[in-house]
Amino acid sequence: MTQAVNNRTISGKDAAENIVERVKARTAELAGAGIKPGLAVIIVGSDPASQVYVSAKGKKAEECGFFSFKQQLPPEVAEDRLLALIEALNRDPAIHGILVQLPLPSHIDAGKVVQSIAPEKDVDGFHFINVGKLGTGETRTAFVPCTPAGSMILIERIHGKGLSGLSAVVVGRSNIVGKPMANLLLAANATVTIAHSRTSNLDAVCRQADIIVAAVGRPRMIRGDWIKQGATVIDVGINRVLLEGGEPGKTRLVGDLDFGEAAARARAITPVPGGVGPMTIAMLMANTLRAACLAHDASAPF
Ligand SMILES: NC(=O)C1=CN([C@@H]2O[C@H](COP(=O)(O)OP(=O)(O)OC[C@H]3O[C@@H](n4cnc5c(N)ncnc54)[C@H](OP(=O)(O)O)[C@@H]3O)[C@@H](O)[C@H]2O)C=CC1
Ligand SMILES: Nc1nc(=O)c2c([nH]1)NC[C@@H]1CN(c3ccc(C(=O)N[C@@H](CCC(=O)O)C(=O)O)cc3)C=[N+]21
Repeated sequence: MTQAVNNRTISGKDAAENIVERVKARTAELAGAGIKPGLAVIIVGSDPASQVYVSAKGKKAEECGFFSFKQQLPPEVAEDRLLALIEALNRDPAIHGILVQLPLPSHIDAGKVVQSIAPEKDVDGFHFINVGKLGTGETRTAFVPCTPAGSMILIERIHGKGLSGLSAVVVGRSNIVGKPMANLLLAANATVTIAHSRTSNLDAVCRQADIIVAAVGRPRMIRGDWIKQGATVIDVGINRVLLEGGEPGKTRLVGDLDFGEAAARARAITPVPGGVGPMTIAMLMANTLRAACLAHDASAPF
């Protein structure tokens, strides 16, 4: 990797470890008061990527000292069965955070499932109540979706708190990344543009950004020369591509940018893997800890 890449890479791994250490420390203190945060993760079907993420979440929860509950359901599970399981978890005092891994099979109404999670246990931050709180700046009690929350921490590592006078472009407008990301950037006083598949002259839009968050899911979609010299780049994209010149069929993960091209112009950039991904897991731990603290009227470090 070129020198520029080495000293401008924003390590999500390091930042995530820092968050997890603080979660562990607070969890240990809570244990003294007989409080044990509980995280329930439900996965339907056996999508390989989802399996990777769900096992990473369960392992990290145990590492933090949480009660970690995982429910693997068959792909043909009835929607009512899933809703009944969530209802039981909503009522279970040992569970403080509930996450239903997306995507869900098409016979299940994902919106209905996500909205059936009690807002105070919605550690994904997808419930209308939490989306509304984030949208209206009520961030004290809102659960913020993990990927945008983690991306914001990486941005703060470069720019500190407060982005007044900076222009930010979020490419992608999903409910789990793009839109909440834009809300967080706005709350930090950046001037925010949300780009998507209908945006004209996307390259020109990107070139005016001091901060770019790419959340599209298309490998190397954002070219290096779209990056303003000295911009901060957060690459949320996760794309599995064939390894060039590798063994046939061998794949690797890349983001939405060509890392080398972008890193040559960026002031700082997150790698894929090792950037936003670990932060997503760490912020899920932080949200679960906060849910447990809120449930027991205890102070939370985040
Ligand atoms: N690292 C992590 O922790 C996480 C990573 N991800 C990754 O982030 C990526 C985005 O996922 P997600 O947020 O669910 O997004 P979605 O797949 O739901 O949506 C993709 C977004 O990109 C936009 N888009 C598609 N093509 C273009 C284009 N040519 N130009 C501009 N915008 C375009 C779409 O626009 P439109 O709205 O008009 O269709 C849409 O808003 C994926 O690779 C996903 O794997 C997701 C979650 C967590
Ligand atoms: N209800 C719900 N909440 C989510 O937060 C959610 C979801 N569903 N569905 C899928 C996306 C995707 N997502 C990731 C989590 C961790 C990594 C991660 O740890 N990535 C590692 C690499 C992991 C690997 O080796 O594949 C990295 O980027 O370094 C990536 C992506 C959470 N998501």
